Amino acid sequence: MNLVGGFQESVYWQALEGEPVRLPFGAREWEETARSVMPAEAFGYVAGGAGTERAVAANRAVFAQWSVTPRVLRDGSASDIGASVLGTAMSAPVLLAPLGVAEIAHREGERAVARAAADEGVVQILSTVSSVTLEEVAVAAPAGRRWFQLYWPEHEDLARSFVARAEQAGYGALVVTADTYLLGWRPRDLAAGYFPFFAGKGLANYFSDPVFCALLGENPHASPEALRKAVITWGSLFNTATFTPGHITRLKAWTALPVVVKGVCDPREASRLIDAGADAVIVSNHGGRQLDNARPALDCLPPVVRAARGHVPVLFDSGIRTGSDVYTALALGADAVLLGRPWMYALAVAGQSGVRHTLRCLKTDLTNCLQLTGHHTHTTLTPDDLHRAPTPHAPPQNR
Ligand SMILES: Cc1cc2nc3c(=O)[nH]c(=O)nc-3n(C[C@H](O)[C@H](O)[C@H](O)COP(=O)(O)O)c2cc1C
Ligand SMILES: O=C(O)C(=O)c1ccccc1
Repeated sequence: MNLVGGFQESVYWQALEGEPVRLPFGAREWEETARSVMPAEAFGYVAGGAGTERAVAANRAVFAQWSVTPRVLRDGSASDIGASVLGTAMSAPVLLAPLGVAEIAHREGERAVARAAADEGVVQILSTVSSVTLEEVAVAAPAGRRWFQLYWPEHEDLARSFVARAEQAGYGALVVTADTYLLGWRPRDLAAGYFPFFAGKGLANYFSDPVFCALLGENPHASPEALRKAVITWGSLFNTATFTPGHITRLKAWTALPVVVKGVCDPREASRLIDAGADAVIVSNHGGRQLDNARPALDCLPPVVRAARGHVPVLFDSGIRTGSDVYTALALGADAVLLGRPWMYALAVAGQSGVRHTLRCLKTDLTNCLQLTGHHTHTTLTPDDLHRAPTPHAPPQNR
């Protein structure tokens, strides 16, 4: 076995050849660099969370409660972290989480993310509130694989239009985000008076939609007053007031795509959604952005995995920063994880190449964690690979 291989090796050789990689290698450094290049209010929007931001911190701190035993006996097999979820092949059990309004980080927005994801064989989950239309994203990286995240509008024809457009543009699954039916109390954004959607950002999928435009009666870009009206209309129908397992049954009747529900933390709700036809659930507390003092998402994972009883895949996000975080979530029963804020920071700092670099780092880090604990693939991980420390080892850290 090579001491170092592939991407990791190339980093050292490039430095020796006088062309060192001048990008961060850890999540904390990315975050600090992003803070220095982004407008303060935009950085605050990405980094911030609900209320005291205890849930944001707790999502990270909980990972430090788990540890692994190094192992040394080995048979020299190569490692393989390739995965397939709901019929979508991916180079690693890692997807890019839907984060809206990427133009606040980079001019190219979700297009740059799409190209980086395609380069790395990683699935991009595109937000409903993307800065670039779902069709433009598909055109930007035709070979890429992507899923569409749906904020279910309080307007049936608009919901159906989004679903039809995503199908038409080749998206491979629908991810219904259930936890953002009202906006969390976010003191940073409130203090800055910052909500990019009111400025018309992140609304490309609405402003390009025939059903939405018919509701407006005038082009939202015609005048500042027209934009204001369009934004108010958007706010009034952004998300359905009721959400029941019946919604999932109905959505399944509209589409042949797999339906995933994102933002599930309660195992009983997971069971009901699965019984109604959900093809997968994503355990997530929205990165601590919705409910202050929310239970750390990782602690919600094992109960939801038990509720799913192996019938459907369980995915996880909220706090994933390193290969060992991915390892921990997979060992606790997740089939794959979503990378959230880190890709937005990488996009802000270095565009497409930043996102690609971040993905390469995460994949290599995960592979090394597996190898150093005697695994050649993530599929053999179980809770027995982990130990829970009686008290947290360390204060919350990003790496
Ligand atoms: C700036 C930002 C925008 C987000 N926008 C969306 C969105 O449009 N749709 C969605 O389902 N989740 C959205 N999320 C939540 C993420 O998909 C994910 O659940 C969260 O970022 C995970 O936490 P982490 O970033 O701390 O790992 C957003 C998160 C952030 C930070
Ligand atoms: O900021 C968010 O976390 C988010 O998902 C969102 C999306 C649309 C409107 C408001 C918040």
